Amino acid sequence: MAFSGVKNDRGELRILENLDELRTDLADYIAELSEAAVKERGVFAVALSGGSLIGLMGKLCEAPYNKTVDWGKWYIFWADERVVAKSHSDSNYKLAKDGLLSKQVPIVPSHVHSINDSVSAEEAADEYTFVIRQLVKSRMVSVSDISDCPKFDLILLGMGPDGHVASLFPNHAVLDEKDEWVTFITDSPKPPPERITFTLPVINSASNVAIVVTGETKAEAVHLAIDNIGPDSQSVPARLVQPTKGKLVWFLDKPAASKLDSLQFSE
Ligand SMILES: O=C(O)[C@H](O)[C@@H](O)[C@H](O)[C@H](O)COP(=O)(O)O
Repeated sequence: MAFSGVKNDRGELRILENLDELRTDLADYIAELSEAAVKERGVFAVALSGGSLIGLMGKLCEAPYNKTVDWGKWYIFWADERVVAKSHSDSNYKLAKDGLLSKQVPIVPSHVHSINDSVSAEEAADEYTFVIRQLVKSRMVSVSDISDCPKFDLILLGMGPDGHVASLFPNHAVLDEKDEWVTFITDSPKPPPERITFTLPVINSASNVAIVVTGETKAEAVHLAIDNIGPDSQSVPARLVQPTKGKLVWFLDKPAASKLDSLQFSE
């Protein structure tokens, strides 16, 4: 590992030497959180995103994790989803199904909670909220003790070069949504335009949030999201990820971390 365990008010930084190390560290981290949640609550409620994240989680389907992880106790959600058919190449559900869920891991199909792809974005967000509400009632998803928000055991996020996470884009009204758990947008700057997304209150109520970022094109956004650089950084959605009581961990490769102040000093 190039540099690790640095903790500031922006969370823990894990900067990995290369993608292979990042994949292993990410798989270890997820496996440990799954074990801890299953021990404590009997289940593991985890929310995924789209993009490169799913490929970077690939080691979970390999030995030893494919056998050691208690897959039957996983409840799977999406922190954001594109409102397209589940068979569409843009679907985050399809991405996770092809890259993860359909591999040799015994996930229970009824524990996989994807959106209704046959209704409008607004209806899909409302229905998804309802599904999560039922699972909060039965405590398959925990509840925050300081708000009425669901408390996911883990929310996994990627980040775009503009600093967006989930489908929370810079300067978008969606960043101000305080009342809904899941909301929708119809004007995403990254195609496709129609999406549903967890809101910041839900992301910040999670027990654990991981932001996984690789590649030099994201280095400036990583710098703005993590370093203390004043007002310029306030428009970066990833900077608004600040779990109230939970733990935030950044998984970065060296190119993504290359503009961080702390890395400049260490080399
Ligand atoms: O559905 C989506 O578009 C994603 O959930 C989105 O938030 C993604 O995680 C980032 O855009 C990073 O994507 P990359 O890792 O592919 O750059």
